[in-house]
Amino acid sequence: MALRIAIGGDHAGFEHKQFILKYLQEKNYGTSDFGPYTTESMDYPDSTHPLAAAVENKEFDFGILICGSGNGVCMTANKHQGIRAGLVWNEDVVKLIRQHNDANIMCIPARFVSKEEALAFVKLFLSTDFEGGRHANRAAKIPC
Ligand SMILES: O=C(CO)[C@H](O)[C@H](O)[C@H](O)COP(=O)(O)O
Repeated sequence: MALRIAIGGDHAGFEHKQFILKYLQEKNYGTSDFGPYTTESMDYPDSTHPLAAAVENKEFDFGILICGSGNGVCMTANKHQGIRAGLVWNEDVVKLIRQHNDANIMCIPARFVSKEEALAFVKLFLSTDFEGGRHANRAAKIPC
């Protein structure tokens, strides 16, 4: 069964989101777009909380969030107990948030990476497995 991917962010990430969403749809992933749907200025928690709740409830396998620096959406998503959201800026970090942190949401800084770089991050994120072992104990201790 195809992975189910939730995608969202804010106005700063809109163009990147559309670019990534087109790829995911072409590859027949199960996708849901949590917005925004235009470049009009909006508040990232308004899309991020519903997306994070849906990932937490297992309606989706993974989430992708995109704002200007990646930090606003990341801080918001990580308020949800079942979410491990990681901010990424290069491919090594993308691999590590899956291998070591079992991240279920990746946060992309649209104002600091190109659309092409962001898409490469998405491909890597979706194809990298959690290593488990010592990292499983650590990940289990994150919720407070
Ligand atoms: O929340 C953020 C910073 O941590 C995001 O990068 C936002 O996209 C950014 O703050 C939006 O800024 P704008 O000046 O309102 O476009």
